Amino acid sequence: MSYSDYGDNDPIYGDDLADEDRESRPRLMLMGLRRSGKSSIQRVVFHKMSPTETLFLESTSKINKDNIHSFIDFQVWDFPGQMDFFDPTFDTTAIFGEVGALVFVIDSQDDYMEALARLHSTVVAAYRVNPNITFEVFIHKVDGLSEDYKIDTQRDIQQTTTDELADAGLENVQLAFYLTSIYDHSIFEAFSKVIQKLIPQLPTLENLLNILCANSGIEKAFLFDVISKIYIATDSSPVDSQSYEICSDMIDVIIDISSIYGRAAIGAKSEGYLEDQQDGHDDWTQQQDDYDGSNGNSQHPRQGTQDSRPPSALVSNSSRAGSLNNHPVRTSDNHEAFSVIKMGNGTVLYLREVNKYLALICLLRAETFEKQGLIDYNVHCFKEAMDQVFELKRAERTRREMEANQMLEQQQRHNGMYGHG
Ligand SMILES: Nc1nc2c(ncn2[C@@H]2O[C@H](COP(=O)(O)OP(=O)(O)OP(=O)(O)O)[C@@H](O)[C@H]2O)c(=O)[nH]1
Repeated sequence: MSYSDYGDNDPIYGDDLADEDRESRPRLMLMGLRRSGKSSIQRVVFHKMSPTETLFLESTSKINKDNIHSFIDFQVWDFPGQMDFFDPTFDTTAIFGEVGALVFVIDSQDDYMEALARLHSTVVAAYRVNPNITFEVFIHKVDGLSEDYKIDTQRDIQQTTTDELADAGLENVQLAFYLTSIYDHSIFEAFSKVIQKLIPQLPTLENLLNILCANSGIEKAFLFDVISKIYIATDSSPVDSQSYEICSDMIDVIIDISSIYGRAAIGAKSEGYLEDQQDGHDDWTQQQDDYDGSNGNSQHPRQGTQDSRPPSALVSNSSRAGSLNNHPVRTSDNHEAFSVIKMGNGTVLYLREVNKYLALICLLRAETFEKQGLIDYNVHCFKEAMDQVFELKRAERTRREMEANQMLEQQQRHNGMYGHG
């Protein structure tokens, strides 16, 4: 996944929208009151900013447009909190007309009554223009709340919002609610679910993952966007947060190992975690959490560096990594990422690169992994099927572009004839 610079210079409204922004790529909007955490979410998820660094973010004064280039290209628009939809210069048709998902962020640590009123007016305005928008409500900053209070807050927000929308005659509007925080995996998990709704090939991908799991004895499989750690699809067995977290942590382990052995070892040592890993800790996930910043103390050496190297570049180095606590990390002949981590509790984590952006990560029992040949073969078939899915998409796009060009040429010829007449 690579990211464009922010579109700070883009004009904000209506007819001035840049041509590029009018493209049919899905658009995802981040809205909410000031200081609710919109820019922090965008920076942490898509730019690898450390959560603690967001403390120094300045207030957004105009729409930030962020082009995300990945397995699907989409745009994230970060709105200033003070934006007023009732301002006559706010062109709701242009803004909401092409939106795929609207993410509304509510600061759960603050009094949220004003935020709920704003959510209501936003949904009403957006739904009127575009009934196909999916509304996603992030009940954010829940790291500061106790477990009980989290549940109560969610119930209260959900109830009030749906009641008010029903009173306004909009009982059919679909809203999804998520408890999120930038200090743990919850924001990545929530974003995964939001992005999945924008992927037209999702049912096909899920189906392929189901077939893979059923035929290989895999307990859970995730298809991850490696850089953002968003999972774009999983098989249809229920997702438990722990499985997601452990797979997401595996990406960090592999990238870190690659980084260490790709750089001078002295550099890695000075960051103090090469030695930790070699001490033979069994509970490696805990270590990952620690320097992932999940507990609020982000020490992750990669975070904040806006590291957007393609995963394939990382992985060819990992063959030099040898083993991590006797877990092999190796690459195949064609330099695709491949890693297996066996954990003390009899679970095996299996990672394989699918393409430039995506990696497949599976959780399975050690007994099942004895048939590794079968699993490798099935994963190979899965990758081929994936290629076909995305190849079809590419072919469709090329066909549409050709048709558009032909129409343009015809129109020009037509205009030319009138000109001569
Ligand atoms: N505790 C906690 N603080 C958060 C979280 N997310 C963001 N923050 C903090 O909230 C403050 C405001 O964040 P911003 O991202 O600037 O908020 P914004 O919604 O973009 O604000 P505007 O640009 O004014 O609209 C920052 O100090 C962040 O560090 C979170 O999950 N938990």
